Amino acid sequence: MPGQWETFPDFSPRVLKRRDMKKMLHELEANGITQDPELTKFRTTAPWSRQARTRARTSWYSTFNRSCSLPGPITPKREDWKLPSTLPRIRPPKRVEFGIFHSSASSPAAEVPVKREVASWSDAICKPNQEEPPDLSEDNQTSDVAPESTFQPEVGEQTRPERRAEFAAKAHSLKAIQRPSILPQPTSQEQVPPSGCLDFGNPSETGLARESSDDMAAGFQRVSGDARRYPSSSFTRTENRPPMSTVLCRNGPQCRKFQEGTCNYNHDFSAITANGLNAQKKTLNVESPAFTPAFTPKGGNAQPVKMGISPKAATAAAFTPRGSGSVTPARNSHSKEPSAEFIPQQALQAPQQFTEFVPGQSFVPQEQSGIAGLDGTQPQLNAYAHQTPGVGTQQFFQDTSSYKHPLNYHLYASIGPRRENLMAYQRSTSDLFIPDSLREDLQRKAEATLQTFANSTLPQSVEYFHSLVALDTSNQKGPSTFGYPSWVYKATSSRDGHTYALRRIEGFRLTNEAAIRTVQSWKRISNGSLVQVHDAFTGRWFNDSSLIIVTDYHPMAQTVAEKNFAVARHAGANRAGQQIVPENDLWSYIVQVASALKSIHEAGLAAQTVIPSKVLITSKNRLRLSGCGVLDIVQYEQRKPVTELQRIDLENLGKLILGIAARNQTAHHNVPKALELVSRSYTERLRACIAWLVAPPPTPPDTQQDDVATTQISDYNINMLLNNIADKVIAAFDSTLHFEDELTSHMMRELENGRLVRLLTKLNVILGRPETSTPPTAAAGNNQPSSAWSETGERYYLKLFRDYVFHQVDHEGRPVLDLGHIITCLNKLDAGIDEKVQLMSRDEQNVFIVTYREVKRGFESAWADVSKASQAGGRR
Ligand SMILES: Nc1ncnc2c1ncn2[C@@H]1O[C@H](COP(=O)(O)OP(=O)(O)OP(=O)(O)O)[C@@H](O)[C@H]1O
Repeated sequence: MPGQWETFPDFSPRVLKRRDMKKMLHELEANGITQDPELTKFRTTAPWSRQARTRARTSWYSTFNRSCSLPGPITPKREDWKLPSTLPRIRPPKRVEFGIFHSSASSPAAEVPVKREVASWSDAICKPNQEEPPDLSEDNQTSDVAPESTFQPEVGEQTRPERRAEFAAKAHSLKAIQRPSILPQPTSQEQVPPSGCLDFGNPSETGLARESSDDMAAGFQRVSGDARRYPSSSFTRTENRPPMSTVLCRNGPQCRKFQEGTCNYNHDFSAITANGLNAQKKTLNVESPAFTPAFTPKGGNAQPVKMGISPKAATAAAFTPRGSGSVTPARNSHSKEPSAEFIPQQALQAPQQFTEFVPGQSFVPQEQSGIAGLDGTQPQLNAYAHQTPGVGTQQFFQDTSSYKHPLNYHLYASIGPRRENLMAYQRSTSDLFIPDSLREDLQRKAEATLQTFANSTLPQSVEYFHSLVALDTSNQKGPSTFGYPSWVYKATSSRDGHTYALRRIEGFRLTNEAAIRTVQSWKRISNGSLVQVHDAFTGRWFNDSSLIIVTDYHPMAQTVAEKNFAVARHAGANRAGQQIVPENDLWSYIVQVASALKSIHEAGLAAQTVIPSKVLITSKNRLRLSGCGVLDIVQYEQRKPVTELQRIDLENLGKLILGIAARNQTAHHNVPKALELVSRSYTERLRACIAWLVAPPPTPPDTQQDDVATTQISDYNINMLLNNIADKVIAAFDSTLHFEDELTSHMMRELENGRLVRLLTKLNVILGRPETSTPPTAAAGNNQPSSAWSETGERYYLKLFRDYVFHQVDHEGRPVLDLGHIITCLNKLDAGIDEKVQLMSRDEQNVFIVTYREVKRGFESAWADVSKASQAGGRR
């Protein structure tokens, strides 16, 4: 008797916990076994992620409970020791026994705690002093029990202790079958644990890794890395596999090993059809070399020593070919694992497949062609696009056959900013759409953009513009800002169809070609607070010599003069009827104009038009500088130094704000008085800022310049202004962000309107439609609804669904007009969810309980009939 195995009483898998393992390790160390590298690795590494451990435990426990009829469920605990994740769900659990091996040698040092695996997928058995426990050795030679794959316990047949005993007995026998048939026997060169040390058989740390790497080098027939995903019984199937040279390499054309000349798999990808369909991609290829060892064999003579399944590898992510751009084929759609990012382009789903929505799960198709996308040539469908290329018969409906729109979530999700919570009765229909004010504003702008006058006396076309509409409110113009009468027209470009604003400088004669070329610098400036300049040319379309500057058109724009000083202008009285502009708005004006000036000044130009009649207000508190570049052309010969013009820009900004704050366009004529007025209504900060702007340091003649004057002059620039009002700039930026959020939120409300319109159209096409399969005859009556819609027809419930959505009545029979109900129902129908809905006939005699999914299916089949009939009509 070479030795004796004494099992620790309570080390069943149920109580196999981390602390027990620690206890074991402690005892090992107490026996002086501390230097073993495998043991150290075992102790220090965590081969699985926590998530993988949890998953393995959950799966394992459920199997164990089922198989062994344990009283009550076992809840996996956090501190539970890692259990093999590779256990098949339908197989009995493996048992790992811990005990003490009493060696035949009389030395007490030979009595060491060890692990013994029973019915194990690993051959890793303690080998104290290179000896096997006697029971296994005996089995190894004598047993002829059926292979492990046939070992399937009948669930619930026996009680737990009986089952355990049976497992243990069969497992002992199994050991004998597995080891000699699969595992290469250790050779003399084999790296075996040093004498007296223990091998706990962590396959990832011991056998498999070495075995895999060695196999790859030697072309040895082996169990590939993927085999770790399967029970050990899969090992016995190796002989049934096709030769490696016929198996398409999963690494694809970019296979690194193929490039190195070490990959034995087939790399002839030309066999793959154009659409990527290939029989081999349908199922997970067990034989594929998804596993790459973490280290290379140390020596050429290294031999595989152990066979096992790496827990690390078992939980490894599925293979994704590099550079292919294809996503990992989805596992079970019901798994709750957090997924990779959402990739809308990949959101293909098989027709008629509705999967449960799992938050956080990506909309990855159930079956994807893993190989088709290898070369990146397969066109990817955008599931969110309204039009699917090649759907000839469904001009305005989404294609229902090629893919499903991933609607398994609630649309119209509110993404804020939110209004304060309102009760249902406080809400109105308009809450479901963008605010009326915004809608009306946009509609007015659209209307203004498209407006034309039939009997216009304006030229039919100006260069490449047509449909001119005058924007000036007065037809009396004298020489003003530009020294010439100027007019503004809206016009449509025949080049791109967009609408532009043309500023005409009447009677201007171009004497120097260089003057008009200055517009090129303006074309390059792009700033949100500037009316973009596009072009400039001269011509005689208006029967005079005119300069035309082409700029962006901003419908419904008003100048600051029109908005803030209009009453004073018309009434001829200062400040009459003017409202105080809030200080925040004034700071916002300063920041916006300063932003435009910064871009202009940095481009080495000067605006020269920071005056009330050239500052446009294009929407609420949104300012833009217009008229820029005109003076650069018109006054090209008499232009001043640009630094001086830039200083004037700043001064003009001060005058503009002073005028608005003091509600008087000419307030700058008496600055002290105007500032005093300002200080009454606004903060000292604003007053000081305006005062700084309207009082530029004087520029003394060159000969008299001293250091102080030079510093003062250099400090009076746009950067200094922006530095001093940095906090206001931030505030303006923040309010812009809020505004953007609000607009996005409004946009969300309108997002799916198009989809609902299509759905409604579809319903109306289908519901109550006369028979489509047979051509109408006079005898049959052309417009009789098909019998399918009658009370006994198979589509009757669809009609009732229409009633449920649109014809709701209250208990007194009054119509219920609940738009929220309608939209919710339509969305659920579109998504085809499993929620049940009770449909009642109008006479209240019949009740149907159907799911939205069934209703959707019914509608789709009805639509398919109509669609088919329309195609047949087209062919006739
Ligand atoms: N780019 C533009 N987009 C839309 N409307 C504009 C644009 N530029 C000017 N306008 C509008 O054209 C009208 C005339 O503009 P203009 O600059 O000629 O003002 P004005 O008060 O007539 O000045 P001036 O007395 O110097 O000619 C204004 O109502 C203005 O709102």
